Amino acid sequence: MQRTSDTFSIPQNVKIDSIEHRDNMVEIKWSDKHTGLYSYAWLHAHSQDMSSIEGTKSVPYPQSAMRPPRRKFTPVVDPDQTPRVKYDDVMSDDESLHIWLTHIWDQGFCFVDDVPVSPEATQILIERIAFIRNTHYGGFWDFTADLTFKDTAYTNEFLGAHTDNTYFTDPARLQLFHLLSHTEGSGGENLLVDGFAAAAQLRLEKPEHYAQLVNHRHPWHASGNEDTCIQPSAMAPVFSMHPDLNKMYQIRWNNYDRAPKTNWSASEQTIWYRAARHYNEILKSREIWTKLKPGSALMFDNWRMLHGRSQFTGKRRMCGGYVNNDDYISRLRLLKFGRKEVLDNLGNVGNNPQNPYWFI
Ligand SMILES: C[N+](C)(C)CCCC[C@H](N)C(=O)O
Ligand SMILES: O=C(O)CCC(=O)C(=O)O
Repeated sequence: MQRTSDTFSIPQNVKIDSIEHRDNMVEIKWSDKHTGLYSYAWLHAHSQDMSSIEGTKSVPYPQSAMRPPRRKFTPVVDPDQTPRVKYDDVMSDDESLHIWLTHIWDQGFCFVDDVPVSPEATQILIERIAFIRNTHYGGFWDFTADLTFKDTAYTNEFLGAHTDNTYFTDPARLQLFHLLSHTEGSGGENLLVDGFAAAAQLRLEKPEHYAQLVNHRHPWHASGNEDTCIQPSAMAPVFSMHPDLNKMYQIRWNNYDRAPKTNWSASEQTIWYRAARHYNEILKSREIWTKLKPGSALMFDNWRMLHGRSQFTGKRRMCGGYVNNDDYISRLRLLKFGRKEVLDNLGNVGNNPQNPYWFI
């Protein structure tokens, strides 16, 4: 039930070549030579009195789209400059834990080296931060390409840059991967890309495209397994702006799990997809690829960093887990400011790094 075609491989100016009515559905041959089958029921559910494609409704720019990004960050662009900490340090003292979390907050990710190559050691590493987020995939996961769940992650296929959990009202904030083994095959490299840095580039290149990805909210879903159809409580945009701090704080970007939106006109769709295609090109240009190794775990911010994987062959075993935003940020703020400072600033919405609340 996930979208498997790459939306952005379809040309922006794609047109209908032919329409053929069949039993309960319509077969459309498109100008880029792909064919679509659309049931009458689906078309009806997604139809509306489309305004003409000519003319475009102006989409109000959010003020923040016009300002330079508030939060200075230095995206890591060279795989050799990746932030790293040591397992024994993180496991033994809070200052090292604080350093690990600060790297993740500042740069979006951080490796942990010298991790014993076992699920058990990996699980307690994640639990140094907080309890593991349970989902319909379970809590701590130890997975291979065996379609335990009907999701592309449980295959050996290529996975384009995406954030996880776009279908949850509250997507997990942290995600850890630890490759336990990969034998009798090749491929399976991982990609990371700094979605905030890519968004800042989009805003500088074309603020109106940035505004599109802030203003339009989409339905997302996870429906692969028969007993599951998970959607967030409200549609959500690609770029979420913080209501108090007026800065981007969360990205939802997952072409597999974005569901078809119905409450917009044809012209709005055309403009949004042009913006999304622009962002997609920037993301591709900023991808960092690396082959994970047993013993080095990767923890990253799933609200900022997109991740993906190249196709692979052979037997590949990966373990890891999610951590909730609120539990991660609680740990980070308490380590950084101490309990008294945090409690003294619970309602402080001051936009400065001296304010614990600013660390979101
Ligand atoms: C649990 N584990 C990480 C192995 C896979 C989860 C699947 C993630 C899903 N495709 C999403 O994008 O949220
Ligand atoms: O298998 C991997 O390396 C990554 C899988 C993935 O992207 C995911 O689980 O969201």
